[in-house]
Amino acid sequence: MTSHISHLTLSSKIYVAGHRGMVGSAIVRKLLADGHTPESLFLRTSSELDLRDQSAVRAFMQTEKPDVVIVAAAKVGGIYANNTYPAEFIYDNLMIECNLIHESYACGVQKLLFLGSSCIYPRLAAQPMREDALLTGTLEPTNEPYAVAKIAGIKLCESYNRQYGVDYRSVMPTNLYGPGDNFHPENSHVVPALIRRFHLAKLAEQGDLAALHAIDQQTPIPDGALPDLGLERVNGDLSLVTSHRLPVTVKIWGSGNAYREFLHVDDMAEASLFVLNVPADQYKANTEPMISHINVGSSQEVSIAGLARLVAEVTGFTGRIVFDADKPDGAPRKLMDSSRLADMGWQASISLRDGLAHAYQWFLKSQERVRT
Ligand SMILES: NC(=O)C1=CN([C@@H]2O[C@H](COP(=O)(O)OP(=O)(O)OC[C@H]3O[C@@H](n4cnc5c(N)ncnc54)[C@H](OP(=O)(O)O)[C@@H]3O)[C@@H](O)[C@H]2O)C=CC1
Ligand SMILES: C[C@H]1O[C@H](OP(=O)(O)OP(=O)(O)OC[C@H]2O[C@@H](n3cnc4c(=O)[nH]c(N)nc43)[C@H](O)[C@@H]2O)[C@@H](O)[C@@H](O)C1=O
Repeated sequence: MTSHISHLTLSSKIYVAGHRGMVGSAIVRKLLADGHTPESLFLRTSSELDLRDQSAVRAFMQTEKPDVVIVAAAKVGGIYANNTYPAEFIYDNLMIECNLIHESYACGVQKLLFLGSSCIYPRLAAQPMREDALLTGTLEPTNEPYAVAKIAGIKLCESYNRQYGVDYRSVMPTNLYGPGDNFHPENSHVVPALIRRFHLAKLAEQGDLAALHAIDQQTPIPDGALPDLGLERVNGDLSLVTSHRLPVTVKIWGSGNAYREFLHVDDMAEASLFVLNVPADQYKANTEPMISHINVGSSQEVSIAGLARLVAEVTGFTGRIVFDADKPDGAPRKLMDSSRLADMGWQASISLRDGLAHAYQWFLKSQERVRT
């Protein structure tokens, strides 16, 4: 067994599962910035190590024997992806969590951090949602399978803590965004979806067909979105519809009246390492039996309509915004009560406006990387 450590040290061997994802890559950046060396970090892509494969995970863990495991690998997506691929969302996530948490215990890992999600709480939980709202009501149907898998992850941590005396903690992030996000037009979360959609609309306003073509080559613009942009596809190539009358329109899913709380991923990475480093007696204080999960939010809540106006400002889009009520809103509101974490001494520092501007700059740079 590895000796018990109460916090990360620069000699800790840390396995960050999901290091190429938005959160995992932010955690790696933060670890390196804090002085951890690349040699102390154990990283595998999903093609090198499929975390759904128990024997492969066992072999990896028994060989590398990390001191600390951070579970930032998961099947992740927005409301449409969750609703369309429920089997992958429950199966992949259950397998990844079971394999990583059990094999961590089996090879003597004492400290582990599991990333859950705010969707573990009931659809109509009292707002802001406290940690003890878990399992007090019915889940939001659009992401129930994913939420059930994430609840299982929390319960795995609690069970191994209770039976084997390990220190496995779970952080429940609110909706995240930032560098490394997934900008897919359908499968992404709302912030990256709107950044891409508003950027395309601005290019359409400017008639910048070359830039639109470059983005379309990378990830095709759905044909259904072309008329709002004043575009059409002729023999596979984009062209401007000359008879199209301005303004260009951006369509937002749902009523616009759902509320979400957003946190920049760099804040999330900082909070994750903070939670790992909180002394065990402080972490357990005031929770009997011990609640292993802790909320991580920004307390910056905005309606989806308000978010759309902010993204329009950040991207410089001046056209029309409309709402597609045929698309689901999902949970009406999901504001975290992050006071447990605040009492321990951490709070978010990146404002939504600054964070969105940063994410947009990252998106623009990632487009340049594709084009050059
Ligand atoms: N994004 C958000 O808004 C929120 C995210 N979270 C949670 O944060 C965590 C990280 O999310 P995020 O960074 O956004 O997700 P990403 O989709 O950006 O990254 C997920 C990572 O998981 C890895 N992965 C997926 N399946 C497997 C597999 N079968 N085997 C090995 N690796 C796998 C991928 O590896 P590879 O790149 O090598 O394929 C990828 O790097 C997740 O637990 C998520 O539930 C919680 C709340 C909100
Ligand atoms: C993090 C969290 O992410 C998912 O839940 P969600 O909070 O509903 O996340 P979302 O970002 O996809 O949507 C937020 C809101 O925004 C609206 N919306 C408008 N226009 C677009 C749009 O273009 N794309 C998306 N995705 N949403 C849009 C959308 O209708 C909804 O009202 C979970 O499935 C689960 O995975 C989870 O834990």
